[in-house]
Amino acid sequence: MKNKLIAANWKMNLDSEQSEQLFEQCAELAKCISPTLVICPPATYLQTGNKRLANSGAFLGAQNVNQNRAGAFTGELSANMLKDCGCKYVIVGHSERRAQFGENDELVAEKVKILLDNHLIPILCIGESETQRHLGLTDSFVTYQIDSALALVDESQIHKLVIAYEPIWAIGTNKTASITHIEQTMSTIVKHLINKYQQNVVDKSIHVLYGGSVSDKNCEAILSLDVVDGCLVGGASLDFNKFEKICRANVQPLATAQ
Ligand SMILES: O=C(CO)COP(=O)(O)O
Repeated sequence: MKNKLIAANWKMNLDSEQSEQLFEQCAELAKCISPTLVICPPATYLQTGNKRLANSGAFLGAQNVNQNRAGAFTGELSANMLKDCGCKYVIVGHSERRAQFGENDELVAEKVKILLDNHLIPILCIGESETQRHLGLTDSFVTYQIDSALALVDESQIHKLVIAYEPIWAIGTNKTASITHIEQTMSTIVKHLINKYQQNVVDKSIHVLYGGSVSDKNCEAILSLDVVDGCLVGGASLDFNKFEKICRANVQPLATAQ
């Protein structure tokens, strides 16, 4: 098993006082737990996060990046700016951005490329809709999303990559995917990555996370799966008590489903 990675996606929540307090709590937590923590606040709190998380072992992540290096892109942030703020990770291709901001596969691929070019670690989000799941298209869709998002980068650039499998129907709904669904889909993802990049690259450089209504109640079962290298947590990451329980989950290997 790899060391687990727990990433918090605060989305567009909290004010400066609340975020400062949560950064401080996460910094203390990071000092005494084994999973790697990545905190992705709104962009306006990145600089505070950089100060508060310093020397704690927790990493800072952004929720988005522009695919261009620099220029006349009002309202946007470049990979270089995020690096300047102390970011190490950046979420890309989140289903909320794909659905609400028109981010298509080509754009996601450009964003992955600019991140890797700048030695930032993409947290690439993939996942099927409820309709796709009902039609039995989950596996083909998530593998297609991986291939298209990684189309512009070559293997030598994959020093570190995070893939977050977030079924769209499980995000913010309290409808967590079943353990069987998570295990089957994530096994497909891992096998696909091994075919694409070889086992040792996947073992060494790629974390595959689950996201979608992860809570203090379901985290142990999810994190106990061998194919799950960690979680991307939305709502529950805003409540420190819940987030702490997720980060301290008692992870016991589960019997593998056939
Ligand atoms: O979208 C998510 C994380 O990126 C998941 O959000 P929830 O944990 O609130 O379902």
